[in-house]
Amino acid sequence: MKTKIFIDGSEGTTGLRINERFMNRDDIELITIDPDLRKDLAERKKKINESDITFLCLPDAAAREAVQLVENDHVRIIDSSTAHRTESDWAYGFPELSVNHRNSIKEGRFVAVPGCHATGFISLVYPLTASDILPSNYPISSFSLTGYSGGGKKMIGEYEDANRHADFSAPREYAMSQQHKHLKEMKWIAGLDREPLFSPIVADYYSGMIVTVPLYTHLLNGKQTPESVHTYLTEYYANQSLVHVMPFGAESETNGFLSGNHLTGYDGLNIYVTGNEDRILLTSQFDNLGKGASGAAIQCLNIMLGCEDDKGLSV
Ligand SMILES: NC(=O)C1=CN([C@@H]2O[C@H](COP(=O)(O)OP(=O)(O)OC[C@H]3O[C@@H](n4cnc5c(N)ncnc54)[C@H](OP(=O)(O)O)[C@@H]3O)[C@@H](O)[C@H]2O)C=CC1
Ligand SMILES: CC(=O)N[C@@H](CCC(=O)OP(=O)(O)O)C(=O)O
Repeated sequence: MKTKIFIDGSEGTTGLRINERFMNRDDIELITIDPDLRKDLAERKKKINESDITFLCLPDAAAREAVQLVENDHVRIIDSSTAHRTESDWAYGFPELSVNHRNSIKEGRFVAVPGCHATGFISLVYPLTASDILPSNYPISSFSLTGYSGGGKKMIGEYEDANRHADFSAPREYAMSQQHKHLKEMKWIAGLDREPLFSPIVADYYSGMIVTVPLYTHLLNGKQTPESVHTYLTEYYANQSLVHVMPFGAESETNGFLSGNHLTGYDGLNIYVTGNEDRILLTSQFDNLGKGASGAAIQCLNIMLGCEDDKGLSV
């Protein structure tokens, strides 16, 4: 029997990409909504309750509202918004972090998809705090470079406006007040004592991102080098189809440059470990619309349905 899927917010950036990823699947029956009624509360309620699984690809407030519309006990929710990521009765949709994360997605009724910057940060930090290589009180910082589709339809419109301001042609730093919406999940999921100093930068390309966490080796537990951390992360993520630790020194293949758009269109995430005996840089490279949003949402669906993680995904 096919799984009935409804995408609430199917006309948005994340919703459209989830739709695309279902094109060649015969185990899914998509429930559609009349475009004129896609914001009509009664119609959305009807569609959500007809579904086995509903994806929420909505702004936070609309995602919270949608959860209140669920009446049938069999309906399961995968929410791509920030609304429920740090709620204890929601599974955090990052299965590679631990067996517990994977099981809570598999059995979960309510699953929150990680934020894009948070995905990059947590992929690097969680394994290190889990093993105590990184003390929970480390004064951690991170910077992140993202394509403009991370800002959804509104930001895409601003970047693609023929009359845009010249500022849009250069990378732009933002969230400098240290109140970015992903800070809470970064701290909570990664098991840190405090929120990171976080500096995101949005640039003039459609999608893809790199998130970097710099570390001083003398503040880590044990004698750590880029090689030892690389070996540890490689073993941590061994056999994962969507998270890959790149061979040590792999950045030399692109002359020491890592490009923000390298994994555009893909749903996997690559990790690089670089640096020297004093300072290590951990970098994750992925697509904000892939492992950073729709790819991760579909991976969660696959796990909930008992399929391979990467079914229908581009890796
Ligand atoms: N883009 C990205 O890289 C990522 C996005 N996310 C999160 O995913 C969610 C969706 O983001 P994204 O796809 O980028 O956003 P978009 O702005 O591209 O799309 C949101 C969609 O929701 C629709 N919508 C708004 N309010 C309602 C409502 N009350 N009822 C039904 N539909 C509504 C919008 O309608 P309309 O078309 O009329 O505007 C739009 O089609 C957000 O919470 C976002 O933060 C998560 C990770 C990454
Ligand atoms: C370029 C840009 O603006 N990006 C967004 C992140 C997109 C995202 O991941 O949003 P969710 O929290 O809903 O998952 C931002 O930094 O706020």
